[in-house]
Amino acid sequence: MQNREKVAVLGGGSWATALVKVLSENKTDVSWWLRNKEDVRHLQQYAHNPRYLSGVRFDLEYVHPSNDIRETVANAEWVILAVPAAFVQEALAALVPDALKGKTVVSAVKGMIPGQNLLITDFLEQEYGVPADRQCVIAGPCHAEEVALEKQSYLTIGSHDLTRAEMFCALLRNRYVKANPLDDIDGVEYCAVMKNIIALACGIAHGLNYGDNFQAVMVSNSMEEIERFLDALMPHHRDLKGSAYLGDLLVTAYSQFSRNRTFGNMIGRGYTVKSAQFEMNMVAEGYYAVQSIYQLNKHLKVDMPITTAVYNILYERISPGVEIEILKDKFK
Ligand SMILES: NC(=O)c1ccc[n+]([C@@H]2O[C@H](COP(=O)([O-])OP(=O)(O)OC[C@H]3O[C@@H](n4cnc5c(N)ncnc54)[C@H](O)[C@@H]3O)[C@@H](O)[C@H]2O)c1
Ligand SMILES: O=P(O)(O)OC[C@H](O)CO
Repeated sequence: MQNREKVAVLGGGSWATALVKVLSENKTDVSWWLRNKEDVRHLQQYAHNPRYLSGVRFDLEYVHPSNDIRETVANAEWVILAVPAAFVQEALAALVPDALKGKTVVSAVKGMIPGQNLLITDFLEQEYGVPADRQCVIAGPCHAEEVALEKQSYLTIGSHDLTRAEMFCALLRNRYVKANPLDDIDGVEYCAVMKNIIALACGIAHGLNYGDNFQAVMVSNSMEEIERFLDALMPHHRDLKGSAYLGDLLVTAYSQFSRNRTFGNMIGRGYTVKSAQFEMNMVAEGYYAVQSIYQLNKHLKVDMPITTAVYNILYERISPGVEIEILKDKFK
């Protein structure tokens, strides 16, 4: 017990559940905060999450579910944040400003703080004083559902401190998960936000009965859109063909498990935003992300036709058919 690494995982959704599986199977001591008391009781009694990936069984010698976020975080050396971006502020509200002092904080979130349009790492530095070199982000094309099924998966751990990133990779690596460090933490974080918008656009087109030919052109145009935005915001020598960038975009744009594509598909088929959100038990980050990226781009003025189209559909109530028709003429 004494030599075990101590990790806190915050969040009760699919990704938190998959990460707790990987960490605890590696015999890491995991304190797990879930906001729902009933879910905590269920986990303590039956050793599985009743709401998400409920087929995954946990060894309660290593997994300690709790409803108390302060207690969960208190003894941990590593704190993993796996709550959808829109609920991060609410989730962390019970923590005092220096609760994360001296800990390494790892964001598993692929979204931005709505309204403030902040990356999660910037928010953690601003609100909780977590210095940039004590932060990591989990990136890469990795669906929780496939981790639960132990399908071969790849993660990229972004950090300014590559030694720290490598230490975190070591906590994750197993028979079916490979993990590699990368120093472009801001680049992978932004790319993870933007790929959700593109997946939403792919879903919308699919819902409107566009086919694979159109989607392939949408995805290739979107890589150029992402590159233009990243180059304008923070030029860095990065290889966007890497799995943390292009790979993550592809899995989200094409997978049956994608929340963002599913949400977009419903919008394309005529659902309202409210009814699509109501039908999904999961959160499509792209809905919030598109507003943040659109607002940030008001200053940057980068040519971003796909982001603009998704924003117009979701926030300006312009018909999906009209917006995709406009995109059709812009694509090459
Ligand atoms: N699911 C994946 O495969 C995956 C992979 C990589 C990264 N991520 C990222 O992980 C983060 C968490 O997503 P997820 O997929 O685990 O979520 P999910 O869609 O599986 O579940 C929704 C989560 O949102 C929480 N939630 C819903 N309403 C809430 C509210 N009002 N207040 C607080 N919490 C609320 C639920 O408790 C649950 O934890 C997201 O940023 C996502 O982009 C997910
Ligand atoms: O594909 P989505 O929309 O479910 O998002 C989940 C993850 O970001 C995939 O890496």
